[in-house]
Amino acid sequence: MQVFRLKGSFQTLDPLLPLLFDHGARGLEEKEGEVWAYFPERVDLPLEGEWLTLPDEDWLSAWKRDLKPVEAGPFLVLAPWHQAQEGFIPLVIEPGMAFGTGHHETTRLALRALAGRVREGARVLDLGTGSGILAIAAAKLGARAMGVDIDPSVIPLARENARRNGVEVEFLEGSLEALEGPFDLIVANLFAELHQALMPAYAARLAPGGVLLLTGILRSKADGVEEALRAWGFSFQREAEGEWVLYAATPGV
Ligand SMILES: C[S@@+](CC[C@H](N)C(=O)[O-])C[C@H]1O[C@@H](n2cnc3c(N)ncnc32)[C@H](O)[C@@H]1O
Repeated sequence: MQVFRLKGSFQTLDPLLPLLFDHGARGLEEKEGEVWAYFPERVDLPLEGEWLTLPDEDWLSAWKRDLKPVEAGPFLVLAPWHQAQEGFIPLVIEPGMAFGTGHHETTRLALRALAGRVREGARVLDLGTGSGILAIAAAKLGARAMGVDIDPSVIPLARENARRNGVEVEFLEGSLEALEGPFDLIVANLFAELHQALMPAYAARLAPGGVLLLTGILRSKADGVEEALRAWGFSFQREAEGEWVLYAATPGV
């Protein structure tokens, strides 16, 4: 098995990840400051990184063995081969295919923020759904959930994850501008500059008294997001884990 190592994280390398799959990557893994892309053989890649050869037989079993369930509020994120645990709401997500396995701070921040804010029957939009994890979590809390992603390759993966979890979620390719709303809750794990640009579209698609959960925001970029939230008349609370921030905002001061 060949591994292509890139400096960065799923978040910082997000726009490049589809390119790795286009060149034949079979799976991705985030390590300390690096992303490892697994390939059956070396290929020419138009990216900065280095190749590593792993012994063939057990990289997959070692990876599976080392991958632990992840706790986030009332949820436990499990790979399909993990056992559910009493006292948690299970979220079964196939790891390594799309962003959203619970191993990133921003996904955990968003899962914790959803708990207690999703009302039965609420209309919830997960913008930038990736694996579908946040929309699936909202559906498990009783919402009518929709997941949207600009990357068409994640939509079948998200649908398969919803099926695994026994919930109905509508997954669509696209972005916020194409949607009408109103939504009782919008959760978006994207990045600071995009949240700033989308702020008018968020405000226009949120139902009165609705909730906006924004993450994917580095602490160093938080000021710009706060400024945009204030400019659009939101009041907000901030949660943080490590270098990452989430805003829970509601319209009106
Ligand atoms: C950081 S991942 C979040 C995945 C998952 N929601 C989670 O919280 O773990 C961001 C996702 O947003 C998608 N994305 C990026 N820009 C977008 C946009 N303008 N509209 C919709 N989706 C977008 C990417 O394709 C990617 O799947």
